[in-house]
Amino acid sequence: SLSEDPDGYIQLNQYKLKDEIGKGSYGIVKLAYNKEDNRNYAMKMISKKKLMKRTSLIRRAPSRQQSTTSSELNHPLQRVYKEIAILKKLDHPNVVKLIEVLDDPNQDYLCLVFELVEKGNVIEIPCDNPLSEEDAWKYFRDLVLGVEYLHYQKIIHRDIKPSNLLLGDDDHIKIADFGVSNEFDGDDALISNSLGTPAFLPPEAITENSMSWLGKPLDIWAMGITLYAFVFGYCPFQDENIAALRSKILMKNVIFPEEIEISLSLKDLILKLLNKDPAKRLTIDKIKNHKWVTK
Ligand SMILES: COc1ccc(C(=O)/C=C\Nc2cc(OC)c(C(=O)O)cc2Cl)cc1
Repeated sequence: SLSEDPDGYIQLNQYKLKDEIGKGSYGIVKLAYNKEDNRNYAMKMISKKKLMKRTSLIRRAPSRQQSTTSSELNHPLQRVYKEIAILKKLDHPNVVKLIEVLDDPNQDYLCLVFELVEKGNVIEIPCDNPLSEEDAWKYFRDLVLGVEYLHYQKIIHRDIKPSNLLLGDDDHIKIADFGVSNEFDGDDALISNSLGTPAFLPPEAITENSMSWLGKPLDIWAMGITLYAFVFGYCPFQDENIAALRSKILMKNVIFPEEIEISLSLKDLILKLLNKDPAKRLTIDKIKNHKWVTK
């Protein structure tokens, strides 16, 4: 039930809505104070109206591979309900925890209540005060455990990047935003549509040659871009022109700026995560045994 409390705060059931702490294509995230347990939560508020408008504008031609009828994922709200179903299955220290969903059919907003990860985004990219190698090591290890858990649960995240990694008071990272994630059967997902953030997409996902590509190497590549951004404060391939960006991802070698010194073992790891051939790219098991990760 929506109401206003005496000091003018919007009240949604037992939650008192405070400041906006996040914003994205999905909607906004507000700090929410739960009067029943006196704890703060993160409430992600998704506007159904905005969702309907956004998706209808970019209605995709139904791809031949899979018949995405409105009952599956074409209908915009289906995508969100899919995200909720995935979130409900997940329970890991390095993945955000969905507490409850407030979905009042008469309200425009669909609200996802998450455990609050107190410090928010681990780092803003681009930035001129990147993480130390020590901090990057701490947070990358959490990212590896989180992604290992997701892949074990047969989920490809598809949008691994620093702004989807939240830092808690316990100095640990949690992976957030399953808005474009996919579930799969068998050993890996077969992906044939380009979602996610362009600067974090691997060559196989942007070249015209392949009709479909695997999901796990896609997340591993994005982990490599994320690790590079942790220590340098910007992405290895970037260009505001999308065609130029694609060409850099496909053709350019990773270069390490001289200004910021990083260890040889870290350079080795980044280069092996950003191998342009998905078949040669590191797997989660190989990452867990890499000398920089285990040092
Ligand atoms: C300064 O202090 C701050 C403390 C917490 C935050 C914060 O939480 C921000 C976003 N949060 C989220 C976003 C999500 O998607 C986009 C999802 C999801 O859908 O999985 C879950 C969460 Cl929690 C921000 C600032």
